[in-house]
Amino acid sequence: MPGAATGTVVVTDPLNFWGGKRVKPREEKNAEPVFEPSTGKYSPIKPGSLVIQGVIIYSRSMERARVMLEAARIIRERREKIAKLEVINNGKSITEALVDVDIAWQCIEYYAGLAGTLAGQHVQLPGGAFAYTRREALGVCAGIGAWNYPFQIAAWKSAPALACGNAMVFKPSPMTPVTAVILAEIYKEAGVPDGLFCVVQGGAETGSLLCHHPMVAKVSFTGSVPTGKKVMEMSAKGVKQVTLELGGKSPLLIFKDCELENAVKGALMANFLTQGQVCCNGTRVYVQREIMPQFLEEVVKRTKAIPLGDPLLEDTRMGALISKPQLEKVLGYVSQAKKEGARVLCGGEPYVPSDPKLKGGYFMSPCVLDNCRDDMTCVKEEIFGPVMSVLPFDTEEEAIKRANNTTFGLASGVFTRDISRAHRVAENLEAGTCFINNYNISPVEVPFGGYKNSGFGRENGQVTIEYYSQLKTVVVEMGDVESLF
Ligand SMILES: NC(=O)C1=CN([C@@H]2O[C@H](COP(=O)(O)OP(=O)(O)OC[C@H]3O[C@@H](n4cnc5c(N)ncnc54)[C@H](O)[C@@H]3O)[C@@H](O)[C@H]2O)C=CC1
Ligand SMILES: C[N+](C)(C)CCCC(=O)O
Repeated sequence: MPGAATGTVVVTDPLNFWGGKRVKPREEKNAEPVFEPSTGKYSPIKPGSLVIQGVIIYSRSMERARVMLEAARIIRERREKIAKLEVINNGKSITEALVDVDIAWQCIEYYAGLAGTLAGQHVQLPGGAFAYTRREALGVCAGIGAWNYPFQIAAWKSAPALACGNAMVFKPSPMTPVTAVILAEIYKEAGVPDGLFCVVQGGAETGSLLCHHPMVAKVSFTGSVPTGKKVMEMSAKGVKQVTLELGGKSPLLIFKDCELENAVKGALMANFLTQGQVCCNGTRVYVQREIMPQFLEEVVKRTKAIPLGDPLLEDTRMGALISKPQLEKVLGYVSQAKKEGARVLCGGEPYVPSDPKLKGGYFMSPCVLDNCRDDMTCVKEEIFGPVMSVLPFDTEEEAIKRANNTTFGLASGVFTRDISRAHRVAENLEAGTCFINNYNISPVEVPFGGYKNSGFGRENGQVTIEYYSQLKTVVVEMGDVESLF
């Protein structure tokens, strides 16, 4: 589906997916407008009410693997169509949306591969007795998603959930309700039994119903820290397992011995994907003082050259922010930074594309801030927009200390040619991921998740199986019972 944003996409099919088909909400209340970020046009979406009627455990692991592989194949086949819908609903560039869709099918393919490997352990005990463990499903898992990676988040949560034999009820963000339902349709088409993957639309009220529902065994959440805390609190009432993928203010350390061009490219990758609305972004860029002038010159040159505009055009690299309030919030951070003494080297302003269709869109020019200090608001808080703060440092020890001086701990990065330094820095940074000489790549084979207030539990990688299953220990006696009574 080539072509430019039209602002005329109307969603007519119901967006809840229940029992194997799209269904209208049982109660039509609290309809919320959904805006197309690049044009500012909107259409109303109606959330649904929620009833979880039964648990289906999909017990045959090889069958699970087969249908998941088929789902991955269908996604691959329809990647352009899914990516286009994602762009219209989210505002990110088509180039990025295609990568997101590819990561989604890779994730489903990866967990399809793991489904057949789930196994317990056999343990010999004295006297011929033995025990074994069984890896069992949890039951119904709830997934609550954010708006920055709508399709990918639905895949990151549903793939390990289904691979382990669980059912999942997924609630996308009310701002991006469209593509999770496409995933549900694809799972059905691939052979996933009805009711195993459901989508329910809604906001905080629906999310809170899921966290409180007695039949929900686990909640996996992606979003902001304050909402994550609420999710944990609500889930605690039912002693539900929780995975929290929360915000960040990740540090990127650039040493004078780095390959400068790669470091600059890395800094852009760390800050400007999805218009800067990425939880693991490396928004505190610490640059060793000796190379600061060259770094700034190059980073500003490349930032100014980012093609900004219609997200559906192939050459565009940055689209629109998710909403008007988000745009205003981010611009507010830039003016606050100026008040606190930062210098705007480029961008940080609303941007109006020349195409008249896009004049109501939520665009801003990507921003580089210099003269930053660790105590500034722009350096301490998650901005969730295209704003990079650059800070000078002198020594490795100092940089690590300042990098760790945050309540967040999602990701981090280091650019250096000194391999000992690279691994030393990776060891000392308090974050769930450390990228060495790159940033924001997401191979599905490796775990992703936070330290400190950025959350706990992991997505992707083998370890995530542990977060979507439970172990049963079976102890077998071969002799007589030696009773103490
Ligand atoms: N770090 C990250 O990955 C993300 C960070 N954010 C940050 O959070 C700010 C607010 O964005 P929101 O979309 O409102 O994030 P949010 O964290 O409030 O929403 C995330 C998800 O949680 C749901 N939700 C909201 N309140 C809930 C509740 N009480 N119980 C259960 N579920 C609930 C939402 O409907 C959505 O599906 C953004 O401006 C951004 O700074 C937003 C999205 C992702
Ligand atoms: C894909 N990646 C690594 C750029 C971001 C994924 C995490 C998120 O949901 O923000």
